[in-house]
Amino acid sequence: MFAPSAASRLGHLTPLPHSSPRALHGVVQHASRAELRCSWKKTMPRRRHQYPRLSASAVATELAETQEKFGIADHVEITEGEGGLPKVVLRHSCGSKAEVYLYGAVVTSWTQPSGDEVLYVRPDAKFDKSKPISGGIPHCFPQFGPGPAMQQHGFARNLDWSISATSADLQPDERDPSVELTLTDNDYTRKMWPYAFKAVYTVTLHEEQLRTDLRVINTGDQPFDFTAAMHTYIEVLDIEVATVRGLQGLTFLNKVPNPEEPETKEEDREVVSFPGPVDSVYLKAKDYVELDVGTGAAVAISSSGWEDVVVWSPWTAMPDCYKKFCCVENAKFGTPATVQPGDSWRGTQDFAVIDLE
Ligand SMILES: O=P(O)(O)OC[C@H]1O[C@@H](O)[C@H](O)[C@@H](O)[C@@H]1O
Repeated sequence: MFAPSAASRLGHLTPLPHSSPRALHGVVQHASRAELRCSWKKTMPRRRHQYPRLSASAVATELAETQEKFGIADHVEITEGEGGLPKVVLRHSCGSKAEVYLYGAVVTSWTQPSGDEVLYVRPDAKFDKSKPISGGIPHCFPQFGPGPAMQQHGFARNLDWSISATSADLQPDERDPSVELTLTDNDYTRKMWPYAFKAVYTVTLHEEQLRTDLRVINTGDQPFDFTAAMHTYIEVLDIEVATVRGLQGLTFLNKVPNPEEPETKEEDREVVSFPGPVDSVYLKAKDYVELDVGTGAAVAISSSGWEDVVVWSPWTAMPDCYKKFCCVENAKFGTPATVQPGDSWRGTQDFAVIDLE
């Protein structure tokens, strides 16, 4: 849990860098196609995804090779995370840090220079690939569910992504560590969603800020539609004092009474609180919302591309942890994204901790 950092100010919210690693001037590491085929990414054409089991020494060797290829001294480290899963650790010289698991391309941790954590990982989170990692910033793609043909929030959060590039800006004191992860269609994904695609996800630390940039490229010859969200779990002091600003005047779908048939409502509150379970999809939202976490600080979320905002608290349906988090999720749901062959869709987020006092 964090208190406001003197260095965190709204004024620090600057335009996102171009996501291509070529545009991130500095140390850039690229994988060849062959190298992208790392063994923890191998898939089998089954409904429930299966992974080959590697011995501990094989995992250690792979990690060492990946670190050798993509690691950048002091800024980008590829190492073993919980459950032996590979993770990328980004370190900014200002002291901020982020951790990203290749399984699901989930950012599980983002800490301020003080060491305070901003994100939240649920106590029931599993790091054994039996289910998506419950917490941090999971992907919902190609479906923000529920919906037909696939698991509730799509397959992207329970597949291994590959590292395609890492970088750190050349300015010696201001290096912005960054990792680019890639997911492409395979037999498993095409059984649920019969399209050829490439998803490219870049996570960058810019001083104390965390940036995410998702591009979905249609690599096939048929147009496709998808819905998606960045299902961000944020730690709060207590859900009963947490509030969200920036939603007033919007139409929203209230999923609490019946998720299958949400009721359409207008948001008249300037400040949305959590007096009970909340599961709302705000349509055509603005590109900025703030979550007051109850400590005198807020998490400011700026976005582009994403059109909707989901606010979710399970309340006592998760008795062990509901008080400690809520989800504020940038989403593309009300109007699905349509991508023509050769085209792409892009959504960015920029998170900062701001002082409310
Ligand atoms: O899959 P998870 O992480 O448990 O989250 C499920 C929740 O995800 C939210 O995004 C939805 O709005 C909720 O309706 C849903 O229950």
